Amino acid sequence: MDAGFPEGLTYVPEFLSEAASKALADALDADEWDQTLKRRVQHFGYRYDYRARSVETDAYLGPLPDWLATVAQRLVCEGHFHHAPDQVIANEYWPGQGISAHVDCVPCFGGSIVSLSLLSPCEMIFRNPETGDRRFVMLQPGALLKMEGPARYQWTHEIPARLADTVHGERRLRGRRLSLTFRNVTLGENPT
Ligand SMILES: O=C(O)CCC(=O)C(=O)O
Ligand SMILES: [Fe+2]
Repeated sequence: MDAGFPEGLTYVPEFLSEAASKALADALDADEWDQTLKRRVQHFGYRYDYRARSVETDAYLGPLPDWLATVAQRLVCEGHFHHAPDQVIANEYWPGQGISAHVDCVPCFGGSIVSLSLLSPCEMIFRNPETGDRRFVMLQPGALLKMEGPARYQWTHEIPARLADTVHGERRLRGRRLSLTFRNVTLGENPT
């Protein structure tokens, strides 16, 4: 793992080919986006309640569609999860949109969280609230980011709401980015 990443953070560039990324983006765009948040989202498997910060048993939406179940299975085969993830949130970020600093709901989800990036790069910032440390990770299209251990439980993560990111002193305008975040709903147990 790259030195300088928070402990428990894994970054796998080019986890998805361009063709696979495009197929996933097309599948998402063929579905209906939920417009109730600042950024558009889609929930699969279980609905996550942002206000209550919980997943209720009656939030079950049904099994993941085949095109996500295939990815979920691959994540198990490649050792990122012990049990196939059963919940996926798709997020859409237009330039200027982000997600504020948070730790993914601890009682709702297991210890491994995987985010796949599609279409356009952006920077994610990790902060350790105890030490004040910050770490910057450029999320490239097709990349996999796994958070577990301290990266999942101790560090917060966020995407600054910006029009551009500065990479090695160079300003890069953002484009539309989609992400797919895979999790296991725990509902009392603790699978990863
Ligand atoms: O867009 C991403 O890669 C991360 C999204 C995220 O942090 C979340 O849905 O909790
Ligand atoms: Fe998150």
